[in-house]
Amino acid sequence: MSGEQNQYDLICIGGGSGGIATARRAAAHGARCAVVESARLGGTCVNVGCVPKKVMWQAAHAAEVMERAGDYGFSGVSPRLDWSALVAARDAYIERLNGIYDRNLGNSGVDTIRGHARFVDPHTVEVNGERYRAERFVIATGGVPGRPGIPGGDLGIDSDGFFEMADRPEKVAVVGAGYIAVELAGVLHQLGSDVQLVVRRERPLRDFDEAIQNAYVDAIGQHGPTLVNHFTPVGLEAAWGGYALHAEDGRSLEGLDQVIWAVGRLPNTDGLGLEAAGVRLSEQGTIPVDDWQASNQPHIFALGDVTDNPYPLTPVAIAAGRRLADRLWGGQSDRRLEYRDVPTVVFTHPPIGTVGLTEADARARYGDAVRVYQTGFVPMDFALSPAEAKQRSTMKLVCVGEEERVVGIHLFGVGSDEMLQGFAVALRMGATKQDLDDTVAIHPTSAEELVTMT
Ligand SMILES: Cc1cc2nc3c(=O)[nH]c(=O)nc-3n(C[C@H](O)[C@H](O)[C@H](O)COP(=O)(O)OP(=O)(O)OC[C@H]3O[C@@H](n4cnc5c(N)ncnc54)[C@H](O)[C@@H]3O)c2cc1C
Repeated sequence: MSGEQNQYDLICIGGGSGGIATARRAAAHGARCAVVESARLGGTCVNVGCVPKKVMWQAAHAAEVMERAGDYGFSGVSPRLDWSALVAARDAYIERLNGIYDRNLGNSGVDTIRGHARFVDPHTVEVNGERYRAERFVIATGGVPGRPGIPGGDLGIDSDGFFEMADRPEKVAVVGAGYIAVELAGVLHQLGSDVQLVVRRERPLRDFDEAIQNAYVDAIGQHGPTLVNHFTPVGLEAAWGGYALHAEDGRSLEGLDQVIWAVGRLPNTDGLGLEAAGVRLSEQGTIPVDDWQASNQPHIFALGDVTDNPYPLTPVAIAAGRRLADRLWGGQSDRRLEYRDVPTVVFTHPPIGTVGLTEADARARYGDAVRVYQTGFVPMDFALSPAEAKQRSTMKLVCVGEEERVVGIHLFGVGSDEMLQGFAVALRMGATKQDLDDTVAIHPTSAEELVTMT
């Protein structure tokens, strides 16, 4: 039976990045809200995504910096990684975050309902046999890792499994060409594993600007992990001495301790009862939404990774949710997220930062009106390193029109991760190349290259 207390203005299904942000903002505007979560609060980002990944990247980065200590005159720096200590500290940190998310929801006056939500009609969900009604719903159920449907596919693990690994694999194949694949491959390589990054085509990161693809491929060519390209997996088997991954063309990678699939993510709508709610799905299984995050049912909204959002990233889910709440309960009738010029970082070694159009996209849109500036250099981090250890940075500006408005910024190199945010503000505000040139440089940094390019 559902009583008064089970009646809400808004129920968010999914207590991850998007659901929590939406509910808390709506509650701040006075709405009576609940979040339903079937697993751990914080969703993918906090539990099996951005946060544990960044912790692992920090560990890998620390290893990288210690490698260079000798260049600065230090001796006796020969660290040994205690993988289980790292994993235990990381997991304890995440547990603390789970608690903080729980308290924040409570402090915001949002009810947390634990369990799997399933629509029973367009205004009612059932969780653990109890029914809850709401005037509006937000579906923010995120995504799950996909796997290739090949014989033996289940013998490998996915990114969720990566965070459960009790030991560091000695020899590992990471299969995939997207940002998650290159990040996991980079972390394991830097922490001492023998890593093969397996891609079906020529190279990974094919959605990124060509300059970034080239810089990344050159960098791993020099420092690892090993790129195995034109390799289409057709089977994985457990053989004596480790797993063997077989390709369509007859090649095999053998003696692997682990195979990690990072071959894309699937929208998570399992058991959500969308038919009962009358919510339509796309052929890809995502929930199509309009510019205002509404599904085909005007009172049921969706956001984040479960939609066909071109930027499946935490801050995008959060921004969409907060704007939606501002519009529906905060009286800001035009407020919505525009899905463009979203800055993003790939935590490789060194990292990639990118915002706006690639050169190819800009040329397709603006033709000859595009002008490109590009530079390559060795950052001062490697000033004292021997030639073979030096890592190069690459930076590219894509500009358009007589006024040379900056429409794309693409970075590869130490510090790109922290450098990009401010430049993304400038790009969004319509900065021109002249604006960058007129900004006095900060010396000596890598960032100064962005305001001194000719
Ligand atoms: C390995 C990895 C690394 C990543 N790194 C980054 C990064 O560095 N930066 C970045 O911005 N993004 C990163 N992402 C992406 C980011 O995690 C997602 O874009 C973000 O979490 C999406 O938020 P969401 O609200 O759509 O869904 P989620 O955060 O996935 O939350 C969905 C929640 O819904 C719950 N749920 C699902 N179905 C139901 C149901 N029926 N009832 C109740 N609860 C349900 C799930 O348990 C989950 O907790 C990474 C992702 C991965 C996998």
